This record gives sequence, structure tokens and C-alpha cells, in this order.
Amino acid sequence: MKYSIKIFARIRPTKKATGSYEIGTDEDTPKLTFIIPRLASDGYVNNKKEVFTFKFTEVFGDEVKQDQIFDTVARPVIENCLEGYNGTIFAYGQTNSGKTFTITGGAERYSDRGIIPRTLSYLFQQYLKSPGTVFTTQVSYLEIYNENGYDLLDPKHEASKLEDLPRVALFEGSNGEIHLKNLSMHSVTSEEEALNWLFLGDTNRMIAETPMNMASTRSHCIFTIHVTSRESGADTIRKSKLHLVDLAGSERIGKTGVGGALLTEAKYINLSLHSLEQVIVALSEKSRSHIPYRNSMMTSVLRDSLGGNCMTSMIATLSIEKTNIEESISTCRFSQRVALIKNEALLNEEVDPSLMVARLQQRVEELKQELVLATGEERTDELTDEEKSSVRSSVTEFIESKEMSYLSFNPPDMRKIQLAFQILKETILTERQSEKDSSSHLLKKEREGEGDSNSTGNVSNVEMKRLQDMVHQRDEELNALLKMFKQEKKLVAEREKLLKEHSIQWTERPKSPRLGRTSPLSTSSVPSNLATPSSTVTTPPSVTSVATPINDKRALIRAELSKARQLAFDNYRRNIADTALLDQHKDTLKKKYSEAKDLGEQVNKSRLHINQLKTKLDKLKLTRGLQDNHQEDVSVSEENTRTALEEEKTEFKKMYTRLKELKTEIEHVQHLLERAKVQLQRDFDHWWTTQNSSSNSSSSSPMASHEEGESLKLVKPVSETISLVRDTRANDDIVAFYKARQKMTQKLSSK
Ligand SMILES: Nc1ncnc2c1ncn2[C@@H]1O[C@H](COP(=O)(O)OP(=O)(O)OP(=O)(O)O)[C@@H](O)[C@H]1O
Repeated sequence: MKYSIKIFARIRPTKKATGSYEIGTDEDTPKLTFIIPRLASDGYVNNKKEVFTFKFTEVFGDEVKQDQIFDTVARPVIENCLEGYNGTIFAYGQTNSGKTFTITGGAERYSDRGIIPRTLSYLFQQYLKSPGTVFTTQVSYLEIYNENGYDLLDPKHEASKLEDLPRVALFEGSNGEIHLKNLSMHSVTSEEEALNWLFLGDTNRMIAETPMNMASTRSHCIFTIHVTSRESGADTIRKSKLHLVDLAGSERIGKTGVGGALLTEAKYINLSLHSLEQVIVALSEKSRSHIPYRNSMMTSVLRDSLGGNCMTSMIATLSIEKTNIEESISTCRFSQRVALIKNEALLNEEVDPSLMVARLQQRVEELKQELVLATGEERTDELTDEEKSSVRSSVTEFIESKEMSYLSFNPPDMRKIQLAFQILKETILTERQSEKDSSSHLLKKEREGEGDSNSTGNVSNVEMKRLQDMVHQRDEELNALLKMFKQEKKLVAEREKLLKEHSIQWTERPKSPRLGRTSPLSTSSVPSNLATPSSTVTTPPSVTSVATPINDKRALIRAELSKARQLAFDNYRRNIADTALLDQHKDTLKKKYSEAKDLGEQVNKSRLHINQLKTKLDKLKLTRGLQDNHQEDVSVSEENTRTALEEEKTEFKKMYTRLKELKTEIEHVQHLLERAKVQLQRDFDHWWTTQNSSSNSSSSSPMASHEEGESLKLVKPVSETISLVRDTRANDDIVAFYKARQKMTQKLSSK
């Protein structure tokens, strides 16, 4: 609240001749008027009187007693102090004007008690009227003498010299507040206890005699009462302080007529009062931004009381003897300036930290109990080792599982959730560091020309190397098979050429599909591994060696076959023979060729894809080794490529296996087909022989008949031999080939 400093005037009773003054009112405002006649000593006749009028909150005449002063001046300030507002009452006036009498009181009568003892008494009375509020009271007593502070309430120095008292030092806090070091604060719980401290302080007050007044004080004394109040159940406390100030005499130094040490004292007194005047003047002028509080210790201590957070009242004590009128007028002038000062008193209320802590602790306990009720489990501050281990397992499972989309704890436990986050963070950081270390190590190796990923010892690099080796191995395997396939194809072409050259009139051949030579497996679209796996049957020499005697015989056979026999075979096959089994084998073979062809194309595509993935993997490896940035992106891409490569290889293996199965199946059907053909040939031979022998009268010449008979006999072993040769090629059985050759030779020689 805004508060103008209230000023009161108090006239000390005197038995001496007084100057002329009047106490009155001006529009209900109390006023004090001094009337001073012109002195004849001025050297000229002057009947004019000078009148000085000063307005006050109240003017107390010399008859006014201490109790009225207390009620009017002090009580309102004390009431506010009990509410939590700071207050100051100070007495200002020349020496012997009654300042000490007003603030502390006279020693002669109980009724002469001043504001301080009455305030203490009043406070403890008021405490009793508020049983719901806890009050604590502390007192301190500071004397400022020659700009030095002394603690008047030091119990060890009762009645000692002032210089022996503890020195009080001023220091300023970070927020600009003035603090007093070494000024003792004493808690008091009763009026009597408080008055005992006041008595001790008064005893310790330095009293020096001056020519002006033997009992005058030349120091400033500040008795401070600190009141703290807290209503029961409230978290807040209110703190206020009440300064009761007895200033040194304000008389001018020239009038004191002193010298030496006393002059020094007077100078200091004037200095501090001058500082007080400067502060008052500065505060009364609104335009002034700087207030010179620091100019003296007294103004520093009273900083809050003048222009700050305080309700302040001033009592101007006046001596109205004729000789002191000028000083009285001076005191009144000073008070008029003080009246212009506006303070802003604030309620000093703050949260009690200890209460707040206690209340929060109680709340924590209540919440813990609620938690026990809600979860059915009592929690300690720390998770047990078992619980920590469980959380770690849950987090690991969460990371590794593709199906767990969230991590939960039942019942919910914030400690476990926090631990889970901590574990996740540690995992991520460890992984990042590991990748970083691996990358930098690999880069270093490559720079040193040792780009062997195996030497890194890193698991992922070893795996990559293994896959690369596997791909390389598969490549070599494919190349070897392709080479074999080409050789086989060349062999087939040579055989076909031979057959064409000799134009073997193999009766069923012109119309039957030449399965052994037109096999889809022989096309370029089929992987070479299907042609003759492991048959390094580099058969050309064998075939060549076999082909020569065969060719000779074939030429012989061809010469022997007659047109009639060929026609007879065609007729036999179309109209007499049972070719259902033969046709069935052909059909089965055709279907399997078709399946093999499609599968062969897919295998080729898969092989191409594997090569592409391998190239991509190499590039990613290089990128990962050279770049620190985007490590995660590269790693993910690399991982995806590896996965795709593995999947493609798995698919390739499946197709490869199926293709091998098809090869076996085709070979089997081929075998059955050949056998069916041989059987057909045998049946025709038998039928032909029967027909020839039964007719007995052949239109053909004996020679012709002989030729046809020979050719018939020879057809069988030749076709059988060719079939066996094909079987050998299909089954990669070189031994079977030679056996067949030997068999054919034996048959030929026996014929
Ligand atoms: N209102 C009063 N009624 C009766 N006696 C008074 C009154 N005022 C002052 N006196 C007496 O006048 C004398 C001087 O008063 P006091 O010591 O209070 O003056 P002072 O202003 O404190 O002087 P100093 O500046 O030297 O301390 C004392 O003996 C005191 O008892």
C-alpha cells in the first residue's frame, strides 16, 4: 500500500522562558506556528514579526503524556507490523529535546515508559489475542557512533566501553538488500525477557557528556523488533520488522562549542544527519532517480524505512526555549520534507520452506499408499536386481521380436519404464559406436592396402566375405557346366553330321522325333550343368572310335535295305503294330522337355539376378567403407541386399534341384522310349521274317532277299548301339558306353 510518512511534533515541557509558538489547526490539519520578533540588534527599527507555520499529522503539546504518544504514533504502526508490514518510528530533534524520552522513556516513573517498552508490552498482549497464530519475536539493538556500528545486546560486554562491543558491519545482498553482520538477534518469548534485553542495551549505550547537555547521546540507536507470524495450517509465514530509532541530536555544530574528540563526534553526527537530509530531499523530489542511501551507515540501515517497503512515522521533538527556537524551526522544516516522502509498504509473506518440505513429504507418503492400493504391490525406491533383470529381458525380446509392437509392464511401473528407456538408449549408443569403430577400422585397413574384410574380425564383414566366396564358387561352377554343355552340344552336332553323311535308313527315324538330339536340354537356354554333370565324358574320342566301324556297317546296311522293306515297315507300324506305349512315352517326354525349358529360362534369370545383387553388395561395401555419414542408411541397404541375395540363392537352388530331377526323369523316359522302339523293330523283324518265309515265292531276287535279311539283322544292333550311346551320354557312364561298344562289336563279328 502507498503510504506517506507521517510526521508528529512533540514539545518537551520546560520551566524556562519559552519562545512564542501556537498549536492550532488549518482546515482540520494540525499546525505549529512559531512567532519570532525582529531583533533591535539588527541595527534598525523593525516591528515586524516573523511567523513560521508547519503542518503535522499531530502536534503534541508539552502536557501530552507517553501513553497518548504511544496510542497515536506507535499503535497504528505496530498493528500493521502484526499484519506483516514493516514499520519505522524515529525521533528527530536537537539534543535534549526529548528524543530518548519519547523512544525509550524516562527512568523516574513507570508512566514515563517510552515507545519501545510499550511496544513490547503491546505486542505480547496482542499475541495472546490470536491463539490460532504462532508468533515469534526477536530483538536487536544497534548503535551507530562515528559511522561505526556496535551491537548493544552483546551479553558479554555489559557496562563495558563502547569500543569493546562487537563491531557491526554492513553488506549488501545480491538483490540490493542491506544486511548487518555481527548484529545479534535474540528471541524473546515474553515481555519481561524482551525488556531485559532493552535494559542491557540501554546500559551499553555510549553516553558522553557534551557542553550542551550532560546526558545527551551522540550516537544513533536503532532498536529493532522482528515479528514472524504463521497461522495454524498455513504454508505461509509473515515476517515484519519494526525499527524504533533514537537519532543523535540534530543541533548545528557551531552551536555546540566543542573541540578535539568531541568536535570529531559532532562532525560525524552532522555528517550522518546531513546524509539523512540528503536522502529525504532526494526522496521528496520526484525527478531524482538516485537516492544517496550509502552516504552513511544510518541511512543505509534505514533504507527500507525511507522511500521503501515500510510504514514510517517521524516524531519531531522540539525544545521551545527561546534559545532553541531556531533549532526547533530547523527541525520542523526537516519534517516538512519528510512528509513529502511516499513509501510503498508490501505484505512480507513467504512460503515456509520447512513447512513446504514437510507437506510434500506427507503428500509423497499418501501417494505411495494410494499406489499400493491401486497396484497391490508395495514399492521401494529402487528396483530389485530380479526386477531389473526382468526389464532387461523384456527389452531384449522387444528389440528382437518382429511382432511385438510395444513394450509394456503390468502393473504399470514408472521405474521400469525409465529403466527400459535407459537400456534402449544404451543399446543404440553401443550399436552406433560399434558400427563407427568397424567402419573406421575397415577404412583404415583399405587405406593400408589391406582391404580384406576377413581381417577386420567383424562378424558382418566375415559373413559378407563368405557370401561373396559362395557367389564366386557358384559362378565357377556355372562356367564349368556351361563349358561341358558346349562340348556336349558339339558332340551331338558331330554325331548328327555323321548320321546325315551316312544317311542311315533307320526305318522309324524319318518320322520319329529325334529326341536325343533335339532335347530342350541341349538348347542354349538350359544351364550347362544339366547337360552332362560331372561327365567329363569327353566322349568324342570314344564316339569317333566307335563311329568308324559303325559307319562301315551302316553303309553296308544302307545298301542292303530295300525300298520294299521300308514300305513294309511303314505299313507295319501304321496298321499292325501297337504303338500306344511308344506314343505315351513321346508325349511324356515332350511335356518334360517343355517344363525343363521353362525352368531353364528361370534359372538363367535367377543367375543374372544373383550377379546383379552381388555387384550391388560390392558397391555398398565400398560405400560403407568410405563414408562415415549415412551409416545407418548404407547398413540397412546392405542388409536388404544380403537378404535378397540369400533369398535368390535359395530360389536358385530349388530350381536347380528340380532341373536335376527333370533330367533324370527325361533320361528315364528316353530310355523307355528307346526300348519301345527297339521292341517295335524286333516285332517288325519277326513279322517280316515270317512274311518272307511264309510267302516262299518272293518277287525279290535272292540277293535282294539276302540283303534285306542281313540288313534286318543288322538294324537291331545298330539302333541298340546308338541307344546305348545316348544312354551313356545321359547317364554319364563311360563304362556303359564301352560295354555297349563291346556288345555291338561282338554282335557284328558273330554275324
Ligand atoms: N515530554 C517530556 N516530559 C517530561 N520530561 C521530559 C520530556 N521530554 C524530555 N524530558 C526530559 O528531558 C531530558 C532530556 O530529554 P532526552 O534525553 O530524551 O533528550 P534527547 O533529545 O534524547 O537528548 P540527546 O540528543 O542528548 O539524546 C530528560 O531528562 C528527559 O527526562
